[in-house]
Parts: sequence; structure tokens; C-alpha cells
Amino acid sequence: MKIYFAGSIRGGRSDVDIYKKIIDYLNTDNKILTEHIGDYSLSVKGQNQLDNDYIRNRDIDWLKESDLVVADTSNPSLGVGYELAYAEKIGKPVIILHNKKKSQLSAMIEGSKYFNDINYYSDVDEVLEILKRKIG
Ligand SMILES: O=c1[nH]c(=O)n([C@H]2C[C@H](O)[C@@H](COP(=O)(O)O)O2)cc1CO
Repeated sequence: MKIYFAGSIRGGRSDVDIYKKIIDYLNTDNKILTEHIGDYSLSVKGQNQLDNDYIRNRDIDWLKESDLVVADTSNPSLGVGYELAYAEKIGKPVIILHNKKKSQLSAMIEGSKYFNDINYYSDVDEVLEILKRKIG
């Protein structure tokens, strides 16, 4: 299955360690289209060697191509919010992962009936357990 993983870049990189573990776990039996999100060397500046319109159009193409969107919303990110709204608009299945110790999830996500697979976790073991249960 092709999975679009969404996680914060310019919104802040403090959760990169968790993104990397999620991506590595999911990549064993699936294809993660957005592996760069778990790259430790990618800073809060993002993929600055690329034009913003290139990044946006590439990511929307990947989102459309994916079978499933998995988003970590713990670190608020405009880009992740945009991707989630886009996924809702085109009817893509979405699994949301949210570290309850880190932040309160936006009402725009929690308040949308479309997002009916929101999973709260408190550490990396728990997030991997959730993915194992849901995806395998
Ligand atoms: O360089 C980038 N590359 C990229 O793929 N993105 C996408 C993927 C992430 O799921 C999301 C992160 O958005 P933000 O940078 O606003 O936190 O946007 C975002 C940026 C920078 O905004």
C-alpha cells in the first residue's frame, strides 16, 4: 500500500525522532511516499533547495496517489493541516496520531466528522502499537 505520511517541517522539527520510527515501521510492508519527513538532516527550513510550488504540487500528487494518509498532528503545522483538509476534500482515508502530552488537537480536525480515526498516544511504543493494530 502507498502511504502518505504527514508531519511537521516548518512548524518545528522536535518530533523528527518519532516520524523516523513511524516511517521505518510502515516502510517494512508498505511504500512511504514522503520519507524525507523522517530525515534528521532536514531542518525547520524545509526542502529549501526546491521551489515551494514544486513541493506543494509534488506533495498533492503523492497525496492523490496514496491509498492512505497517516498524519502525526502532535506538533502543529500549517502544511499538515492543509494536507488533512485536502485529504478530506478528496475522500482519502486518514489515520491521525496525536501525542496528548505535546499539544491539544485543533478543533478544525477534532471537530470534523470526516476524521473518525484519531489516535492518542503518549510514547513511541504506543504509537507503533496503534499502527500495528490498524495497519499490521
Ligand atoms: O519542505 C517541505 N517539504 C514538504 O514535503 N512539506 C510538506 C510535507 C509535510 O507533511 C508538511 C509540513 O508542513 P510545514 O512545513 O508547514 O510544517 O508539508 C513541507 C515543506 C516545508 O513547508
